[in-house]
Amino acid sequence: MQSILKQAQRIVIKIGSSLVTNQGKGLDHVALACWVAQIAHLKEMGKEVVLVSSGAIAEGMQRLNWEKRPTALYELQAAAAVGQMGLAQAYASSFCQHKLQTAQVLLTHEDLSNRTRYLNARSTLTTLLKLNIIPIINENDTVAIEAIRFGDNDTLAALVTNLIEADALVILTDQLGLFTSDPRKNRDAKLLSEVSAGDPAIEEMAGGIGSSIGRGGMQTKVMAAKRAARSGADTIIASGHEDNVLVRLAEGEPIGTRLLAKIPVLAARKQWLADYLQVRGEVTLDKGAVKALSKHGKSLLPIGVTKISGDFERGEAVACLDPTGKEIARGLINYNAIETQKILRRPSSEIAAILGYEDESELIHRNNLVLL
Ligand SMILES: Nc1ncnc2c1ncn2[C@@H]1O[C@H](COP(=O)(O)OP(=O)(O)O)[C@@H](O)[C@H]1O
Ligand SMILES: N[C@@H](CCC(=O)OP(=O)(O)O)C(=O)O
Repeated sequence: MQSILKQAQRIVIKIGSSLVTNQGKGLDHVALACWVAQIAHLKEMGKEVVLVSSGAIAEGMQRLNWEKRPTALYELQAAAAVGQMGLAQAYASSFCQHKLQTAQVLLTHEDLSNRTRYLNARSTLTTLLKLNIIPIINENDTVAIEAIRFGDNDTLAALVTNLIEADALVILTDQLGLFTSDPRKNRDAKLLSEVSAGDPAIEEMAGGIGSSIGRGGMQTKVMAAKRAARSGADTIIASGHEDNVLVRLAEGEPIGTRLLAKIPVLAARKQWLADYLQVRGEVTLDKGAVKALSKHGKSLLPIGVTKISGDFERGEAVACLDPTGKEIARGLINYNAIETQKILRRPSSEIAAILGYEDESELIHRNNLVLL
């Protein structure tokens, strides 16, 4: 049996609407403080945590004195805009009790499929983690309606897991985990302790694809686990009401359902890079850079690049050629073609002076690079 959270270093935790709200009315501040205390404990254990939390609409409805959840999308969006203030505030003050700082990050699915925004979101989040800050993420409901319509922050949490190459995704909800069928409807439903993420049988148990969805339910959680597995992350679905659930999971206790990925994080990412990315340009490396990449597993720095071709954007894939023109690697480049042309053969310490800003000191980070 695997103790996913004990081994995991970087963790995405998703807290669903079903948990964070006080019977649909505003936020459950007491429950929220419990999860915050547990996350503070995980931080003390040396883990990096990103929190994806729902609850903006529920809090917004309370602030607006709306008794009934509106059906019009624009009203839900307005409620989310009002409530997000309270949600961010509640987390900020609760984490402050543990001397931890928070950051609000609002994302849409499109932000994470657009290459440039993807890299921007990635560097923001990894920088926040380096600064020891807890990012609190929610869907940007003002511009996106997927989460509101489907009640689904699970997908967003999985996309964030892929984005920051987290080792594990924890989805806290109002059930003990994934059951063989919906326990609200079937009293004989059995809790599953360990399954393989992406197993079609579990998609069936969660309601099957195409079933009518008012709320995300388990189906979006199972699909989120499948998506998280693509970047090698294991998923745990567990009850947020379980006493000290996050700390006990991190201590290795088997709680809830484990949905296992088959491949390690880095291997999964490299597979994805090699298989799916269309190459938009080429960078030619000098001998030293070829050696740094292929022998020492280093990142590519601008100083090792002698020429470029193609019109690529930040975040697109480029081929890395050796001095004879043979492709030795490919990866996601941190600067567009015009910028790369300006900084090639130059030390990274000069990037800011040349461009007027510095996105990253590497041209291609080794995690975004696959050797051929
Ligand atoms: N196989 C299943 N196992 C557990 N819960 C299920 C299953 N199929 C459907 N569900 C339903 O999914 C609900 C949790 O989803 P949801 O209400 O969207 O939670 P959240 O707000 O935490 O995302 C449960 O309360 C349960 O009724
Ligand atoms: N983003 C919205 C709704 C998202 C949502 O309900 O998702 P989920 O917690 O997966 O059911 C909010 O904060 O209210």
